[in-house]
Amino acid sequence: MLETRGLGKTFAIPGRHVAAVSEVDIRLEPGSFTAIVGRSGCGKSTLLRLLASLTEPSAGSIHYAGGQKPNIGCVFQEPRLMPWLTVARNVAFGLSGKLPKAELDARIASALDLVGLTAFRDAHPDQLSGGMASRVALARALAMKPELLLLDEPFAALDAFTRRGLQQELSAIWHARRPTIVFITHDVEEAVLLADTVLHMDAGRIVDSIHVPLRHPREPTDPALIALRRRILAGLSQPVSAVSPLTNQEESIS
Ligand SMILES: Nc1ncnc2c1ncn2[C@@H]1O[C@H](COP(=O)(O)OP(=O)(O)OP(=O)(O)O)[C@@H](O)[C@H]1O
Repeated sequence: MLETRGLGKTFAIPGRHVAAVSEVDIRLEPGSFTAIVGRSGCGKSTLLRLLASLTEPSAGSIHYAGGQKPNIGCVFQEPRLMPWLTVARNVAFGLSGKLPKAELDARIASALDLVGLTAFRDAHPDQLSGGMASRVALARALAMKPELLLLDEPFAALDAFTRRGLQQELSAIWHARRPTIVFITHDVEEAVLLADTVLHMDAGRIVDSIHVPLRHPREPTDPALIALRRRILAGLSQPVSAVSPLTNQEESIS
């Protein structure tokens, strides 16, 4: 699906440069599910924004299979819905005017069906729970028919019960449509429940890649999953560099 070579992003802030992402070489196979975990500020969101072409790299490049950029759908931590639009029109946002009406209506219906919100197509965002709003954001991304689905902590603000339901839905959608998924999370359990590869990021770099050889559907209580989660957590708590991640990323401008 895509490969990054020496990908980097540096921000200039008064007095110094911050290397948010450095020398990232990753390869995403078509239909793969990759989670990215790492401490706050290690560069996860910046890497996702680079993959989404929402920001320009300062170094390196992204290469797409066949030389063509895939359709990309993004979901962020906050649903970012338009309060004045209905659920259906929020899902259509970004596609209106680009597709014939019949095709657009079919995309909306299919995306709402996938996230179980068909009955709420005419509701407004203020009539939805937090979990339902997150589902609408997911449906909006799915309506793009994304070949690459990028999710930045999409369930972080939800209670554990709602979160588990959405994890199961995302997993079902992945099995049904097989988009290539990159999923950022702070939650290692969530990473091993969903992904087939977990990338550990530290100080802007990918420092480990862990394969998750467990069959789906996965259960949080599976001893093999718990053991893998422990192993990843142990790796996360070990200092990868002698200095703190943020200090490591800051370079004085001379
Ligand atoms: N627009 C920006 N301007 C300047 N610095 C930035 C900008 N965006 C990110 N950074 C810096 O880049 C580094 C990585 O930030 P990023 O948001 O990618 O981390 P993160 O791992 O996603 O963090 P979190 O888990 O807390 O969301 C941080 O030091 C941050 O302050």
